[in-house]
Amino acid sequence: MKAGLVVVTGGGTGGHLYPGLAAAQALLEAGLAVVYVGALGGLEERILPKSGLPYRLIPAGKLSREALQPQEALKLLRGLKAAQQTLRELRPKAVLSMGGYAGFPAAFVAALRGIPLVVHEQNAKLGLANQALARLARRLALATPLALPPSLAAKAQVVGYPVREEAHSAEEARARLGLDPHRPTLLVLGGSQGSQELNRELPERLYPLLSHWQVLHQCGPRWEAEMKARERPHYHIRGYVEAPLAWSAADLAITRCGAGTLAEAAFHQVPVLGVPLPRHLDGGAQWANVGFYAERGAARRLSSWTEFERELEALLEPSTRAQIRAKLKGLSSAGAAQRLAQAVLEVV
Ligand SMILES: CC(=O)N[C@H]1[C@@H](OP(=O)(O)OP(=O)(O)OC[C@H]2O[C@@H](n3ccc(=O)[nH]c3=O)[C@H](O)[C@@H]2O)O[C@H](CO)[C@@H](O)[C@@H]1O
Repeated sequence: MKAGLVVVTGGGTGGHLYPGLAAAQALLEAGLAVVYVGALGGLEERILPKSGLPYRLIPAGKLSREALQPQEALKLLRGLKAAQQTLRELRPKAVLSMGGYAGFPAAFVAALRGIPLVVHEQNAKLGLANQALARLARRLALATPLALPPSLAAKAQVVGYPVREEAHSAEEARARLGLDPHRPTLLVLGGSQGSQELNRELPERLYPLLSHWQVLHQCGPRWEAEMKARERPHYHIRGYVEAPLAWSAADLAITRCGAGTLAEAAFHQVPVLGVPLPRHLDGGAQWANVGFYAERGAARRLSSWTEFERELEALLEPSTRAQIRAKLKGLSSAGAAQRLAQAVLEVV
């Protein structure tokens, strides 16, 4: 007999979905039953059917700092209605929201119905949905320490970012990815959707490295066909990669600065040159994320492409990478999923 049912919600992009799946797994291991509630049209639509977890997909509107678009507002209303039906039917003991627009409807309805709500914030800055939900939540679980007003600080706890804790030897990972098992490997990771900026800037800048290195460049599924034309011997383009394999294969990475990407770099101890999204695009979350690591000597942040060659040269130096790896070791959030599951158990 299971100790009770917990709804885990959140998704839209990988940065919210994958830590949600890791948390769901830890809750199952702690003896709870889990149903995952994701958004129609989010990455979860593709990933949840393969996860083995019971799940529901409901509409979810994208929240915005500016005026809410009419079609998003409509989706938000439909999502709240669907969340109400789902929670009435499932009667969970608690709801764990991993944030993002996809998690908002079920989390908000849970709070209204008096179902204990735990909210996890992945970024080094409280997101828009979580700013509203944190006030209603019993617990606020954080990936990194945040400066918070006293009312929120009282229920906050740093648990870390639940990464997929799966590592392989570099040779095995490279072979499974179709790479040369023995070449040093530079990973380019654009995040869930790929990064147009990294796609535009990097191949030509990195070709000169190919005499010794190989590059695995994840460009985003939407750009795969056009980016394939820029492949060269030892420059491999992929729309989407198996992240645990890609990180295991890598000696160095150039990435967007989603919370998930940087937490994975810390887990796998891969030095990163971070190229954050411009501040206005995600409210500055990516600047804050890479700032957390860069201030501790555990990553480098690129502020302008004019600095790229100098930054890359520094990171190609094995001694620089060794220093960064030593700092990353202390920042790995291994065990975060279990700590988050424990926080949920405490409110059940
Ligand atoms: C545009 C935007 O709003 N981005 C946000 C989004 O980023 P986004 O979801 O893109 O980025 P993250 O780095 O947090 O997570 C991406 C996840 O998808 C995985 N992955 C990605 C590509 C791939 O080919 N294979 C793969 O498995 C990564 O390994 C990682 O686990 O959520 C993050 C976490 O809240 C935020 O920090 C970002 O600011």
